Amino acid sequence: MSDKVMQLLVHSARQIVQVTSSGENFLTGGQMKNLKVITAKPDDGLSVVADKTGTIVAIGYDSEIRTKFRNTAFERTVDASDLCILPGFVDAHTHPVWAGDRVHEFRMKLAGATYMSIHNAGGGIHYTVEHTRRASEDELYRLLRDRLLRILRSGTTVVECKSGYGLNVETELKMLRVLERAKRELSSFIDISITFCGAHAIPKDMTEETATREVIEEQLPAVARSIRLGEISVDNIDVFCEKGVFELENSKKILEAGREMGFRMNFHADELYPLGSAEMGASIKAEAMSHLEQISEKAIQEMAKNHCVGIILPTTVYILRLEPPPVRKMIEAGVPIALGSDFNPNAFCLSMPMVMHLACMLCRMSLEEALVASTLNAACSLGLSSKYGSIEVGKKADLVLLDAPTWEHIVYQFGEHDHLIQMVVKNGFVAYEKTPSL
Ligand SMILES: N=CN[C@@H](CCC(=O)O)C(=O)O
Ligand SMILES: [Zn+2]
Repeated sequence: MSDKVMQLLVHSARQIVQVTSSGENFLTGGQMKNLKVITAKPDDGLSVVADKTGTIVAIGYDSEIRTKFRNTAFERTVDASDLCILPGFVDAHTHPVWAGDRVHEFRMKLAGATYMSIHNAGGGIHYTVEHTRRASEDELYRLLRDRLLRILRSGTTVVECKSGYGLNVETELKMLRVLERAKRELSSFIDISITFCGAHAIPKDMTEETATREVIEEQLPAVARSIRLGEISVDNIDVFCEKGVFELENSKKILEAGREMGFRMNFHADELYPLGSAEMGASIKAEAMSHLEQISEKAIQEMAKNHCVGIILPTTVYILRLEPPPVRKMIEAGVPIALGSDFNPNAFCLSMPMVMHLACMLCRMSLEEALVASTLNAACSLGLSSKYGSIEVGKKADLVLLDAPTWEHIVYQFGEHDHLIQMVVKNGFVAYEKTPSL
């Protein structure tokens, strides 16, 4: 007779990469190298137990767990012999709701066009806006669902998702409703942090001033109404703060209007031109900023002081052949660094293992730093690190089971995540299980 029922027992693993075991919400500087990893003994593997709410209640050697839970029944038992267990990855920056690909622009960039020359000629974000405005809500949902399930299969269990291909009330709300539907219908696969990014570009027929007014006076009130009606939920506000797009003063106004509605400020800063976006973001105590290729020394110090998370997007550095952001300097200064895939029609990458590899190669991050940035610190950028981002008692059981001798293989074997990832557990339930291949 068992006196208790638990949801999940995963046993016999080779390694458990906890990331941290002391409850920090984020790691900085030298702490990012001190990854907490438990390794099995020759005759004793490792286990994780989750209760019926999907919360981790025990982590340890199989022998200890067997004794402790001898009178407990498990709804699901997973034999993780020869596997390593990592926390589910957290992708801190994506644009996953859109119709129409931009493969033709990839060709143009290979021939020498720049991101901004395409954007200013009416392509780039504008091209995607045209297609997204025309797409039905169901079509956008179908596209999003497929992308999110592919994101899950590459090990991500929490993802930040932006609107921003509407640039008007109607289509921004359509995108937010599509995201809300995914948040509700796919919650047993992936958690979504929703970002309103109505200020992603200046619509073709507007000036920066009129576009700013439209975001503050029309889009944000419409978002507020829709939230009140229970149709959508929004966690973060974003602006593409860039020379020739929304510049400092208007970005600040939009971010502050979002803050008044209770959103976290999490925006695109200093990507292509050293505008001083990150200094501005630090001055208004933004929670997180992305890109930062052109960040100033002063902003690095200010971000470190505020514990503002710097979200690095190596796929964009790669695809646009940008000078990488000064990540080593930022880590040394104490900025909490996170990683995101930046999945969008310009940077078509859904996989955090690929992102970690690129972060190591292009931004000179270590393996440990890349993993911390893709788990705990990415969760922190979304205000979610008390629940996600590490394997600790009290956190949600979001786990990636890897068929590899050690965890580092998920970064080292570039593009092999489909082969390596055997299972993804979301909130204590098996959300993805690899089927045996030939
Ligand atoms: N830089 C602005 N936004 C996106 C790109 C969006 C797009 O090109 O569609 C980014 O983060 O890279
Ligand atoms: Zn982006």
